[in-house]
This record gives sequence, structure tokens and C-alpha cells, in this order.
Amino acid sequence: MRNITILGVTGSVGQQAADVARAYPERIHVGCVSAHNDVRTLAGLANKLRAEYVAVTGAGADLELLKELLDYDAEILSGPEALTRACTAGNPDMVVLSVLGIAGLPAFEECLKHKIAVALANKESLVCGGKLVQRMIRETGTLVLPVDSEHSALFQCLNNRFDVSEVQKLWITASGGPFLHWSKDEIDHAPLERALKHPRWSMGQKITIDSASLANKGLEVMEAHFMYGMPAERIKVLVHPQSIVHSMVEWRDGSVTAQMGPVDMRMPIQKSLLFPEMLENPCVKPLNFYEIGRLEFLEPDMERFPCLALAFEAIDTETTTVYNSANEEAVASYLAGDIEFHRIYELIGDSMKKFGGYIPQTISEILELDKDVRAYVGTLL
Ligand SMILES: NC(=O)C1=CN([C@@H]2O[C@H](COP(=O)(O)OP(=O)(O)OC[C@H]3O[C@@H](n4cnc5c(N)ncnc54)[C@H](OP(=O)(O)O)[C@@H]3O)[C@@H](O)[C@H]2O)C=CC1
Ligand SMILES: CC(=O)[C@@H](O)[C@H](O)COP(=O)(O)O
Ligand SMILES: [Mn+2]
Repeated sequence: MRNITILGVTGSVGQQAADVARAYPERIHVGCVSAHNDVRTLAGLANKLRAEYVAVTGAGADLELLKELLDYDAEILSGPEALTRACTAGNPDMVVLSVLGIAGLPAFEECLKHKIAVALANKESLVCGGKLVQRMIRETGTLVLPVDSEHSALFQCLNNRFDVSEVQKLWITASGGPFLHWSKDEIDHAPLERALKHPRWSMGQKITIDSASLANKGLEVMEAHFMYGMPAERIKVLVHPQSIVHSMVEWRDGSVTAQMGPVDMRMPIQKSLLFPEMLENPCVKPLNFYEIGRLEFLEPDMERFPCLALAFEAIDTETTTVYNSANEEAVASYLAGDIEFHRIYELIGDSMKKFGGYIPQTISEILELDKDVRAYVGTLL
């Protein structure tokens, strides 16, 4: 029996991880779950999963309501350290890191310190942790399995390894988002309700906006760079509107291995939760190639989608934390209706100029830099 913790269980990835766990009760026990503020959904999931530990990380979360709604005795973790305490509570074999944003970084660090395997959905923490986290993974020998669909696909193409010594290029596919065929001017002034309509995936709001700006692909290029140690110039983005090919590996001899699968996050989630076993996936409908018929591939347009070009620049200039923090802040403002869509790439670019040249040397310095970038973005709004 594998004892797992799901951090961010109330979110899109977290709830799908709970679905996968519940499909395999004889193999997976969920011992701990966390949410930020949504105590109603948290209690509902905890009641089904019977997790021994229930963590709440939001300062204003209603703990009394949570206690009232829980129909069994669970230990409740709360307060500023709740997320990191949740990483070790009940000695899990694996932590599913599916919280949102850089808030996941201290939890990631905690898992690495304790050599607890991580199923990583939270790309922002790897993008911000960068070389420091990369080194910690290597030095501790901790297993960090990709949950992000493209990185899970790459891992499968690499025969469940992280070794890219015989790889020429990593090809990361992108749906292109809802604005794939829009003009630059239309994209720059895109209304929120259109940005929230992803053509293929149903996801949380922040990543849905990232997909529309292609910042998600930018973050995924950085994620692949740090996860597989691949130089940025050998990571290519390929627009593939059907989202059936989840990514590809081009080998030294020119042959290419692609991973395909249903457009359903429960595929990569199950791969990680049961790893190295591969069992049927009762939650997911298999692909029907007769119905799919045609697959398309296009080159991304970095002019209409400057967030993608900025991501490659961020790797070169070691400003990946700055990119991410500015993006998180900008997307929150766009979601609140305070800024236009084009302000997202402008705020990222301005922040990279302002903070370029400063390279944080510890995780604490990264978290400080994050605060500084957010404060700076605040002055530009
Ligand atoms: N959704 C998807 O299909 C995919 C998502 N990812 C990545 O997975 C991560 C989660 O995405 P998604 O599930 O869509 O996001 P959601 O917004 O749906 O869920 C976010 C989860 O994190 C919790 N949370 C939010 N803020 C904080 C915080 N400051 N501290 C601790 N917990 C917090 C939320 O709690 P509460 O509900 O209480 O607010 C919720 O449980 C992101 O990094 C995303 O990029 C990667 C690939 C695919
Ligand atoms: C499901 C997943 O992994 C998302 O990151 C997805 O890839 C987003 O779609 P885009 O390709 O539009 O960014
Ligand atoms: Mn992805």
C-alpha cells in the first residue's frame, strides 16, 4: 500500500488525483490532504478519502466550519507552516504537489530534504527553484515524477528515465490556446471570458490564462530545462491543436518517439501515483483514431505570443523566478479585471529588465526575490 499526501486536493489536479486514488483503494491510501481556503470541498474530499491529516493553509480559512463538516476524527494542521508540516505528516511515500504557484516551493524543498518522492504538477516551484532545486534532487536522489502532461510524455518517451544523453531535441506540444488564430491586436485586448475558454483542457483559472498567453508553454520549457537538464536551444515548442501528441523526443539519429493519449490529466496522474506499475485506467476513455482522423502541427508565433520568447530569454539570463513571479501577479490582476491581456507580457518583460543580473543563491533568497518582484509589479499596475 502506497501512502500518499495530496497538497492542493481541492484544485483541478488535486481532485483528479483523489479520483485516481479512489479507483485503486487496494494500492493507494491518501493519508493527508491540503487546501488553502475552500474548506467545504476539502471536508467533502477528506470524508471520502478518510485522510488522517487535513491541512489548511489560507490565513482566513474557516477552521470551525471545517471541524463541523468533517464526519470522522482527523488531525487538523493549520497556520503558516501547515503546508510544509503536511509533507511529512503520517510519513507519506509520495507527495502529490498540486498547489498553485511558488507557494509550493517550500513544500517541494521539504520533500527533498526528507527524500520523499514527489509527483510534481506544480511547475512554478521547479521554475523558481531552478538550479538549486535541480541540485537538491540530484544530491538527495529523491524521485521527482512529472505530472504535467508534456513532461510525463517526455518521461515515457525516454523509457521512464531522465537521461537525455542520446537526445537531440525535446519537442513540447502546445494546444495554441483559445487565441491561436487571433491577430496581435485582438489578443492584446482579449476579454477575460474568452481567455478562460481553453479549447481542450478543463483546468484551474491561472493555468488556463497561462495557456492563452503561452506563458504556460514558456513555464513548461523552463520546467523541461530543469527537469531533464536540457539546454534551452534544444527544447522546441510545437503547436498541435488536437492535444493528442503530448510531447516528443527526437533522438541523436533523427528518429522521433511521440507519446499520445486521451486529453485527460488522470493519465499522467495515474502514471505517477502507481509508478513504476502500469495498470488499466478505469477513469479514462481510450483514444479513437478513426474519429480523430487528422493531427496538425504548426510553428508557434513568438510575436503574437511574447510570453514564449521571454521564457527562452529567462533561461538565458537566469531570471526564471522573476518571470514566474511577475506572471503570477499579472495573471491575478487580469483575472480580477484590473489589466488588459497585453499587460501580462509587458509586466514580465519589465520585471526581467529590472531584476536581471541578480541571481539568488538560496531558496530563502528566491522567496525574497518573489516578494520584491510582486511589489515592483504592484507599482506598475
Ligand atoms: N489543471 C491542470 O490540468 C494542470 C495543472 N498543472 C499545474 O498544477 C498546479 C495546480 O493547478 P490547478 O489544479 O489547475 O489549480 P487550481 O486553482 O484548480 O487548484 C489550486 C490548488 O492549490 C491550492 N492553493 C491555492 N493557492 C495556494 C497557496 N498559496 N498555498 C497553498 N495552496 C494553495 C488551492 O486551494 P483552495 O481550493 O482552497 O483555494 C487548490 O487546492 C499548477 O501549478 C498548474 O500549473 C499542470 C498541468 C495540468
Ligand atoms: C494538461 C496540461 O499539461 C496543461 O499544461 C496543458 O498542456 C495546457 O494546454 P496548452 O498546451 O494550451 O498550454
Ligand atoms: Mn502541461
